[in-house]
Amino acid sequence: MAIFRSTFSISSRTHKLFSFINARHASSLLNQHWGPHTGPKAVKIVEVGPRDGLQNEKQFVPTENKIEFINKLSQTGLKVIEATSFVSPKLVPQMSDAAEVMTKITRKPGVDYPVLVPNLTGLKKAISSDVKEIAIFASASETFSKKNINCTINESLERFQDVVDIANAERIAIRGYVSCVLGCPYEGEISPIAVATIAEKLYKMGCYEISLGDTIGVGTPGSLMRMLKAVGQVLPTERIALHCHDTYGQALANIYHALTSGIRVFDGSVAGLGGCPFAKGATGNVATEDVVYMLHGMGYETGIDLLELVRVGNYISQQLGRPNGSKAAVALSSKLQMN
Ligand SMILES: CC(C)(COP(=O)([O-])OP(=O)([O-])OC[C@H]1O[C@@H](n2cnc3c(N)ncnc32)[C@H](O)[C@@H]1OP(=O)([O-])[O-])[C@@H](O)C(=O)NCCC(=O)NCCSC(=O)C[C@@](C)(O)CC(=O)[O-]
Repeated sequence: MAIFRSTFSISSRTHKLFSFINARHASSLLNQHWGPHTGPKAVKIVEVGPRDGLQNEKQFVPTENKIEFINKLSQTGLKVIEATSFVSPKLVPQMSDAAEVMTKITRKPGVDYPVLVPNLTGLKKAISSDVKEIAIFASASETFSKKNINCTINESLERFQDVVDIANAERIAIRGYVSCVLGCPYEGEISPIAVATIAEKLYKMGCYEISLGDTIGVGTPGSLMRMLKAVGQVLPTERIALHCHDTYGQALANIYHALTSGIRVFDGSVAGLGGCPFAKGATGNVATEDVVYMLHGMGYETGIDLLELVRVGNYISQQLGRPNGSKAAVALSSKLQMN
C-alpha cells in the first residue's frame, strides 16, 4: 500500500521505466498462460464464469460457493480464471465479496486470477487483496460506457491511464476489454473503426492483451470478420482475444471464423453462465465446454481436461439450481452418466 500511495503522481520517466518492467513481466506471464502448449495448435482459454458468469445472478451466490467454484476450476487445466470484480457493490452486489474471494481462494501455481477494475478505488482494493493481474474495461459505445461505468469513453481512458500507471508500478499485469464490439443495446451497430480505435488506445496504454467483447451476442461471422479486419490493422493478432456471448447462437461460428484469422485466445464461461446487468437481453457467455469440445475436435490444444470442466459446470449449475447451459456438457454428462 505504501507503494500505491507514493506512486500516485509518477513522472513520465518513471512511467516509462514501469511500463518497460511491466512489459517484461507481462511477457513472462503470457508464457506462463500458455504453459507447455505452444505452436500453431495452441489455444488459450480465459474462463470468465466466476466474474461475467455470476455478476448478473439475482440471488447472492454464497462466498464459499464462489470460492469452491474457483478452486474446482483451478483443477481443470485452465491457466486463466477471471475471479471477480472490484466494482461498486451498490451497482453489482453479486461481486461485493471480491476481497474475501481473492483472499480465500487457493491459488494454484501457474494459474492466474485476474479481476475487473474500473478505477483507482477498485485497484486499491485489488492490491490489498494481493491481486496479480487486473482487467480494465472500456466500451466502443458511448452510451454503454455511461450506463456501465458512469463516464464517457474518453473519461474512462483517462481513468484507466491512472490505473495502468499504478498497476505498472506494482508489477500487476493488465488485460484490456472493449465491449459492444459488434453491437450496443442502446446504439445498435458499432463501427469497426470505433472498436479498433479503443483497442489500440488500450494496447498502447500497456494492456498485454485486448479482449473484444460481443457483449450482447449479436455478431455474425460477417460483422465479426469486418471488425477483426479493422482491429488487425492496429494490433498484432497474438494480442487479440475474443469474448463472445451466445444470445443469438452465433458464438461458436464466430469463434471458428476468428480461428481462421489467427486468433488463439477465447473467453468462455463454464455452463454458459453470464449476462451483463447493464445490457438488458444479453444472455450468457459462450459455454467454455462447447468451445473446448470444438477446439479439441479440430486438433487444437488447450491443456484443459474437458470432463473435469464438465464436472465443474455441473457443480455450479446445481448450486444455481438450473440446467447446465452447455450442450457439450449435457451430452457428455448423459453419455458418461455424470452428475
Ligand atoms: C465504475 C463505477 C465504480 C463508477 O461509479 P460512480 O458512481 O461514478 O463512482 P464514484 O467514484 O462517483 O463513487 C461513488 C461511490 O461508489 C464507490 N466506488 C467507486 N468505485 C468503486 C469501486 N471500484 N469499488 C467499490 N466502490 C467503489 C465510491 O467509494 C462511492 O461510494 P460512497 O461514497 O457513495 O459510499 C461504477 O459505475 C461501477 O462499479 N460500475 C459497474 C461496472 C460493472 O461491473 N459492469 C459490468 C461489467 S461487464 C462489462 O463491462 C463487459 C465485459 C467486460 O464483460 C465484456 C463483455 O461482456 O463484452
